Amino acid sequence: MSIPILDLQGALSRGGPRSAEVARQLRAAAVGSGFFYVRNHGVAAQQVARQFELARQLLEDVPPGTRERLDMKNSPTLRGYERLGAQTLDLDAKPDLKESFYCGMAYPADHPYVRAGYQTYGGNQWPAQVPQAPAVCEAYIRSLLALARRLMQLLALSLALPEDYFDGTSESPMVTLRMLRYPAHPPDADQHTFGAGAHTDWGAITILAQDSHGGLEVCMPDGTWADATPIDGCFVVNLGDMIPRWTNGLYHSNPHRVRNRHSSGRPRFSVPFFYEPDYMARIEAVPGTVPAGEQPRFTPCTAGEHLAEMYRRTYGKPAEGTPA
Ligand SMILES: O=C(O)CCC(=O)C(=O)O
Ligand SMILES: [Fe+2]
Repeated sequence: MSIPILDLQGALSRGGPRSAEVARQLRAAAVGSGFFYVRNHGVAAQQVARQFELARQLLEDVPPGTRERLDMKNSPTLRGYERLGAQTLDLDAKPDLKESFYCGMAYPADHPYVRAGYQTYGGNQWPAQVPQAPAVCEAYIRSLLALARRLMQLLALSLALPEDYFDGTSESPMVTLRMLRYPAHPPDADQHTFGAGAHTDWGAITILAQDSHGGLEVCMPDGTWADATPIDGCFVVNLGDMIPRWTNGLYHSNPHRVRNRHSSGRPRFSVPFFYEPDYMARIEAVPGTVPAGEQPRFTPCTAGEHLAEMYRRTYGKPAEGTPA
């Protein structure tokens, strides 16, 4: 059992000649582990390399004291620096051996969702030492958002829905870009120690760029853990928990975890891009996914409600502006 590679050549634009074929491959991956690689995804290698260089600057060159002043805990949108051990993704394991820098789309202050104080809508925190950071991240987010929206169209096709079925849920999306640094895994680590403990992602689609060291492990449908080995020029894509909600459990958001064990003592960097739909998008079983005579498996909710609940579980922090 392995993680399939989807070649997006000819399927990147609406109505592209290979769209139906890729949608079939996407469906096979989605009913399996919910993980697949994409190649020929339209994002330039140079742009990905620039993002890794920025991750290194933010997490290695910026002095620790400056990083700590930008702690995400001080940000109403939970953006900024996350120190080593701040998150425990698997509550049965030890705190994660990773540090990261979070940012998101910079919506203008007069955007109705910013004014309402909805979770994730608002500004970023940046260190003055890296003046190019906002523009580099903004450009990367723009490229990855286009890819995520296209993947949502292919996902719609894979469910025998019109290609534009989900387009209306993406007007003001919740987008989080995370730059991660994992120190080398301690040689004497016990089985409760991880760079990132086993977890599922919360949103709709995660598009991950990883460096060449490897270390990401995916829980396959038979319960075994498979290495998501880095493949040059490919992103790893995985479905988050909103997709099972949208498909009545037909498509899967499988657990994954990270251990930086193969880097000869060097840190591992990765850059996941989390795409979530509009805060007000309704997440409920799409047509054709609830068998006749059965009730939907999940209670319908908005994307904002779903995400706020997930933040609360991992950081214990009530989400700002979340409707009660
Ligand atoms: O670093 C990785 O390869 C995966 C990170 C991840 O799973 C996450 O941030 O949700
Ligand atoms: Fe993840």
